[in-house]
Amino acid sequence: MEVAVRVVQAACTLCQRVQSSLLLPASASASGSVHSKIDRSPVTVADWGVQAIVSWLLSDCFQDENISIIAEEDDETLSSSDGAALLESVVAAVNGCLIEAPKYGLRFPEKELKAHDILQAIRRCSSIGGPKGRFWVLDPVDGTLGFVRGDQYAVALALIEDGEVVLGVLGCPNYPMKKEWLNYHQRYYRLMSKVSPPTSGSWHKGCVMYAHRGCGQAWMQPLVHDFGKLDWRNSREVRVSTVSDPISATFCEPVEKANTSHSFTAGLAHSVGLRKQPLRVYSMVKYAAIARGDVEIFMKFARAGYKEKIWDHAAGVVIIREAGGVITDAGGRPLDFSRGVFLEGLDRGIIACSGPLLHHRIVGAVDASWNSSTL
Ligand SMILES: Nc1ncnc2c1ncn2[C@@H]1O[C@H](COP(=O)(O)OS(=O)(=O)O)[C@@H](OP(=O)(O)O)[C@H]1O
Ligand SMILES: [Mg+2]
Ligand SMILES: [Mg+2]
Ligand SMILES: [Mg+2]
Repeated sequence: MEVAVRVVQAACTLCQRVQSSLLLPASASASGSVHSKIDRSPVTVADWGVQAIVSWLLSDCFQDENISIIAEEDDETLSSSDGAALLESVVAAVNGCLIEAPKYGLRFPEKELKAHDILQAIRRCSSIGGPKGRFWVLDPVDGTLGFVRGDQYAVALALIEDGEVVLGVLGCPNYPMKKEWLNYHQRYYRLMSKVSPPTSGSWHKGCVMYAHRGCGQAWMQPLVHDFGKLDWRNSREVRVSTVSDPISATFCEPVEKANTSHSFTAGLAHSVGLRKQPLRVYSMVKYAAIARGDVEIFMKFARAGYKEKIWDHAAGVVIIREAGGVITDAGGRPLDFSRGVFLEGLDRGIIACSGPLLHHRIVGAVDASWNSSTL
């Protein structure tokens, strides 16, 4: 757990730097560019950079070159003949970040990593998962769309043992320690206003949340800022909301209507008596928001045929559970992390709630309205 938190803290620094360079007007540098994958989803230097840095640091910390990791990205584009400039940007981003490893309590490499070390670290994340053994699961940048838009995203690292998620760490660089500062952040980034931060230090911007299965506790610490150092005394416990009346509850969901049915969730919300506007947030920050008690419900109903991947959920699931929440598929069954890269057998959608009462109502409402929906 300790290693995973340190590694995610370091990876978040890399993301913050790449995101700043992306947001510079007319950024022409390769590190500030957005690329498109075969499924037309975006990928950036940060996605590859984080995958390389996490893979390198984990094998360094555990002195194991064959450590098992499943992660989202591959090295195909970077290894291709026209990927050289991009690869150079990834190498620079990773080395620029590894130099600061000691401030997270980690060791930096004896020599700067070369292109070939980076490719190897990315390629190493090709475990296939399954029901037995131990493997790490990484989404280097979850919510890449939010990331390139200067909005919310998460670095998500989990450990799976015999098909169960045993630990999860969620780095949320733009999710402030206090909910009230969220508006401030969005104003600051969306409008690039020149107002100064609400407080000094790192507490106004970014946090890392983490939990270990069976502890019944989940934790949050501020992101280590430019001149800071990781200090465990800054960690504090988080807990789900105590609200169980739908009238006072808020639900959150994906931003993109391609990723969920907003009309179906609006119908569900109406039928269970939710009155508040949904909070639409990119990435697993939605899971962080439930665990921390900022919202009470998360719902996602992807289009038929879309198979959810384990790295989009593993870290968030264990954090929500240990913080006191309930998360299942729409049939009320736990998500199954034991069947490879995909959450095979997922029934219709995902429902996470701060407690069993709300969860029971939403699951019931899905059953009542499913057949008349167009999903
Ligand atoms: N078609 C479709 N349907 C459902 N889900 C999809 C789909 N395509 C992609 N994805 C995955 O969604 C991840 C982002 O999910 P979110 O729930 O955070 O959505 S959103 O960004 O707020 O719209 C996103 O994760 P990242 O690729 O890490 O950003 C994808 O893995
Ligand atoms: Mg993702
Ligand atoms: Mg991703
Ligand atoms: Mg992606």
